[in-house]
Amino acid sequence: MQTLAIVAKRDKKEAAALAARICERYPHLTVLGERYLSQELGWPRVEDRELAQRADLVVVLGGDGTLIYTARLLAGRAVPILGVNLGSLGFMTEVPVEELFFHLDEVLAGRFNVDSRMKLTCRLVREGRSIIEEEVLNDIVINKGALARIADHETSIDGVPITTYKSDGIILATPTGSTAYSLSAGGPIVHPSVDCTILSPICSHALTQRAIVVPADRVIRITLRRETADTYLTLDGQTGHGLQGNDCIEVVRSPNRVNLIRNPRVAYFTILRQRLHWGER
Ligand SMILES: NC(=O)c1ccc[n+]([C@@H]2O[C@H](COP(=O)([O-])OP(=O)(O)OC[C@H]3O[C@@H](n4cnc5c(N)ncnc54)[C@H](O)[C@@H]3O)[C@@H](O)[C@H]2O)c1
Ligand SMILES: Nc1ncnc2c1ncn2[C@@H]1O[C@H](COP(=O)(O)OP(=O)(O)OP(=O)(O)O)[C@@H](O)[C@H]1O
Repeated sequence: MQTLAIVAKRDKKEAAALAARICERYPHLTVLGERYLSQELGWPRVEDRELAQRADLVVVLGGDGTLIYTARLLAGRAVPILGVNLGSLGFMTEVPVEELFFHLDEVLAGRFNVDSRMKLTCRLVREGRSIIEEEVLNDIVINKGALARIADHETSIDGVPITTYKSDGIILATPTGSTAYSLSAGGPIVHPSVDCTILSPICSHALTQRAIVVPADRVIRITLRRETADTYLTLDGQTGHGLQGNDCIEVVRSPNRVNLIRNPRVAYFTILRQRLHWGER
């Protein structure tokens, strides 16, 4: 590995200080900082696209939001990502900050395994034209504003009508995102090695309309059937778009994946137990 890129949580001095220590410790490596970090440390400015093309390894110093931001920044490139937790929950940033150099030494020596996480591609189709196409690691959320009326979400899978959810919204989550918003909406926890899409209605008016789990290769389409002002599409909690009546949200598995470097000291279920406060053992 020649080129290491670092993405640090914005406005977190501790993250920038750690990035500077990483750079000092590995003088034989080319270290690139994401835009915010370059500004903070006075490093040469590197455009996102260049960083994504050149990086052999990315170290994320932050929380889940910073890791999601990094996955988007890398676009289609499956560069291994080492997530170091400087966030509040840090579900996906598995490495505790005090163990950073132990794990980084191991990774640079080639001793590591990755979890290959699936992503979803979301298209917003308006009047027959795809006007937005983005990939998500966590989830696609269709949601209404505080005063908007309950919305009708006409849903089909591979062209077969499923139902029209009368609800506050719908979440389409990856297995990675199953422990985020979808879990709060009553969705199942899905192990990240299972490729599937989880469809979780938010506060559905019909009690039998529960979350469903669909094979990842199916095409899910949700069409907003009632003229609804104040309805939004939010992708990974990072980007938002206003929706109109008859807009169609089309969701399918992305050909790209995200490679998260595993912390060999903790199993997935240990992280679940700790982060979700399920008790000691
Ligand atoms: N009511 C809710 O639970 C709710 C509401 C809005 C958004 N969200 C989630 O926030 C995500 C964006 O995260 P953020 O950190 O940028 O925003 P944020 O700072 O608003 O954090 C939301 C919380 O979700 C946690 N989180 C994020 N991804 C997770 C995952 N895969 N598994 C377990 N926990 C996870 C974060 O650590 C944080 O505690 C969205 O993708 C969405 O799933 C949750
Ligand atoms: N370098 C960055 N560039 C752009 N946005 C960033 C950057 N770092 C963090 N963010 C954004 O800042 C927000 C907060 O970061 P993050 O979620 O990592 O911290 P946290 O909320 O403390 O941690 P957690 O999500 O684990 O609770 C996220 O929405 C993330 O997208």
